[in-house]
Amino acid sequence: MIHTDKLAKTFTVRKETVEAVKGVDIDVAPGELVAFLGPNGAGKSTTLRMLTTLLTPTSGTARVAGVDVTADPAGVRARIGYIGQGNGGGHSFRVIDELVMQGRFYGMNSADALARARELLDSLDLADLAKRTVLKLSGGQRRRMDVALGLMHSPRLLFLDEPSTGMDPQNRANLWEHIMRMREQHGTTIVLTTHYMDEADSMSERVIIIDHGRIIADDTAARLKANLAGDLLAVEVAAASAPGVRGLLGRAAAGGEVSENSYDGVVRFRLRLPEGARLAPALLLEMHDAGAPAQSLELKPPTLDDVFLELTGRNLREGANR
Ligand SMILES: Nc1ncnc2c1ncn2[C@@H]1O[C@H](COP(=O)(O)OP(=O)(O)OP(=O)(O)O)[C@@H](O)[C@H]1O
Repeated sequence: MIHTDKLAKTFTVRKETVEAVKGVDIDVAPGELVAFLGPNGAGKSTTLRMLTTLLTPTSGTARVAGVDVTADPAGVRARIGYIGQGNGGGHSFRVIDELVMQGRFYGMNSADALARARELLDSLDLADLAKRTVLKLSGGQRRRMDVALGLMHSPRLLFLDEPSTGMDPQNRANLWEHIMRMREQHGTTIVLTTHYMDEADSMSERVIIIDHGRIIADDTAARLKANLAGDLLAVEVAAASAPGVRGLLGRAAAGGEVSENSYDGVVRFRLRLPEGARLAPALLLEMHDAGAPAQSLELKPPTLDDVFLELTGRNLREGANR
């Protein structure tokens, strides 16, 4: 559905060159749900804007829905849906009219456009608001209407640029429920950008992590976490037992760092334990046998933020690039 070869975009702003996207190779198969994850300024939107023909690549190639973005941008646009960031002000049109206009813009006749608009309003829980003017919608409702607009011409491929930025958690969950339902009903391929790691983690089948204009990881969230981070283990022992477990924990960390701090006669060790849930019981037993029983244990599965930290040395939330 998408194939890019060394796709790159360079901006020149007042004689200064910004290499926003530095030659990315992306493949997305039909029906996939892929998230581009990265900190602010990583190049996610620029990549998406090239794929949706809003920006011309500086170099490299991209085929989207079987069409080359440079050779036939109109052909690409006819085949995709695009929901950009934010919403460009309100409109005084009614919701239903806005949708029908969008359908007409894509060459549908009025009857088909109206039928499609009604269908989408139903499945996006907006039917009651069909006659309300767009200006009067809440932020969450407006975002759902944006999704409906992007789906009017039944694209096989939908791009969403930060679909839930600025929404409260309830509205985000609600929007996602609708997007997932759309996907189930229509088999739409979805590519989105987000800087919410939990969103990339829980919603996408595949996560492409972008940093400084490059792809630094591309896999399922589960595999990225399993391969790179390991579970975070915190284990406490009595201070007197600490010397007896240092070596043991060092071996368990398999070369990773073991940090420790002490308080009130207790030493708290922290380490990354690959396959923590599976290995922690044996580790506890070993500690016990070594005469240094654990007083408490905490095991946290890794997040995509841990993956990003491990890959870049920076935190995803604090890791803005520029
Ligand atoms: N039109 C432009 N002119 C000049 N520089 C630009 C332009 N658009 C983007 N950039 C720069 O390119 C880099 C990548 O920006 P981009 O918007 O793609 O990042 P992003 O990962 O989508 O970030 P965010 O999460 O904040 O949207 C940034 O340094 C940005 O300032």
